[in-house]
Amino acid sequence: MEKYIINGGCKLEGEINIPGAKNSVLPILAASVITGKTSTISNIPNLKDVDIMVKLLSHLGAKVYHEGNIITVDSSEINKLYLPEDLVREMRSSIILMGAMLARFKEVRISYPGGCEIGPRPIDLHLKFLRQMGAEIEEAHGFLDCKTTGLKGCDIQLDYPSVGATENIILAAVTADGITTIRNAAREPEIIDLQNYINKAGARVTGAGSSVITIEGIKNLNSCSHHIIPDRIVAGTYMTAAAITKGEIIIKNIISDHIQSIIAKLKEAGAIIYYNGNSLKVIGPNKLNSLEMLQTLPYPGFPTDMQAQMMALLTIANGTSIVNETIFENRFKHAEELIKMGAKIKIFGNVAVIKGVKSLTGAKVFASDLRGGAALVLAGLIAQGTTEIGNIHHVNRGYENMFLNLKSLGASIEIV
Ligand SMILES: CC(=O)N[C@H]1[C@@H](OP(=O)(O)OP(=O)(O)OC[C@H]2O[C@@H](n3ccc(=O)[nH]c3=O)[C@H](O)[C@@H]2O)O[C@H](CO)[C@@H](O)[C@@H]1O
Ligand SMILES: C=C(OP(=O)(O)O)C(=O)O
Repeated sequence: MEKYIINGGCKLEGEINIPGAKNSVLPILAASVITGKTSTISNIPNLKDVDIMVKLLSHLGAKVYHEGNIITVDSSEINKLYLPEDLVREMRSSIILMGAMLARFKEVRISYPGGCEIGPRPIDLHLKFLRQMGAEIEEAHGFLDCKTTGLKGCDIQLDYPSVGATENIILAAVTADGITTIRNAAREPEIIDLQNYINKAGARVTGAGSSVITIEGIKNLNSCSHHIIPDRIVAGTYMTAAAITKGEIIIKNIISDHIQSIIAKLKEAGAIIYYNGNSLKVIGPNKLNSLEMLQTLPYPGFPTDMQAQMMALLTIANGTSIVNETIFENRFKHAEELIKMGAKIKIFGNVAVIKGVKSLTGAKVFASDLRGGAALVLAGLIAQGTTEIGNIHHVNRGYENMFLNLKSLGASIEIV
């Protein structure tokens, strides 16, 4: 297992280019199954999760060509209707293949998806609403056997604006008979990207980005090309790296609208941020301010996927901060590791109280999930002495070339 060894104390300075969004590319690759034609997807990030999705599509019989940051999927000859459990359990996004396969083949056998350990991640909403559309889903021995005689468009009132459930319902509805309306839909930018891709292939989806999405079912889709949006969480992580290290980083290829909640909280913490078109500059202050309240919420609220990184920053802020994680039940595992580095954090259920300290000290710590791992890297960058971060494979799920990027920005970091 790879580890990062970081010697803290370097200001990060330089430029960084933000790659395509993990949470866009994965559902879009899953959606390529529906078309039965060729999809050319560009701005693909180099990530372990993308490799897993490519393996899943190839297993189904799709022809997948991956060269640099372009993937071409020809889904015309898919000839399998089940997905291997070992791959499905590697990541959460595999579940989006359920809606896509039902839309194209009316049948699929899939296991429960895996993903980061950030609390229970049920799929009850996915199943409830696919059933409402006419899917018969039998759950036995960890597998979901899904079949339909034909999905039907219907009115769906989502109990919670789940990102994955919204994506699965959109995809199932693309070829369903009639019109599907999703109310209380997730409004994340990645949902808009999915709508844009599938509409390029000929689907009729409107409303993504708002809480009401309408899908008019159609019979045939076409070949198309699509460019993935930039990863707002990767952008936010490097912005936090500038702020925490008193550095100065220019972050290129962003969509500033997508990161307004992150910009607002970093500014409140004292960072100076200038933005211009699709790039921005973040300058870290000499002393960070604490935050009275950082609450994670569905988009456009503050993203749960940035909570751990912000917690790392707040460990050295001036005063006491409160973080309220409202999306996932157990997304504070990084706090235990930050405490080993000298952070003063108390956890009360889904609330963390962080008393800023003068400095952190290097220690041997372990990443237990993707963003928690990124938070430990940020903490290592400012800690006195050496920090050894184990289980770094979690970080590689969502950050392309993090090691090389940090090195190019001046961090003292090695992989062993
Ligand atoms: C690949 C991808 O896009 N992952 C993102 C997606 O995950 P994901 O799509 O899994 O997140 P959801 O929005 O579905 O989950 C949000 C909350 O709803 C709950 N829930 C969800 C579905 C369901 O059927 N039942 C249920 O109870 C979850 O347990 C969680 O507490 O959105 C999350 C919330 O922004 C992000 O942290 C993830 O990075
Ligand atoms: C939780 C995350 O991803 P996933 O849903 O793919 O596990 C994340 O990106 O922080």
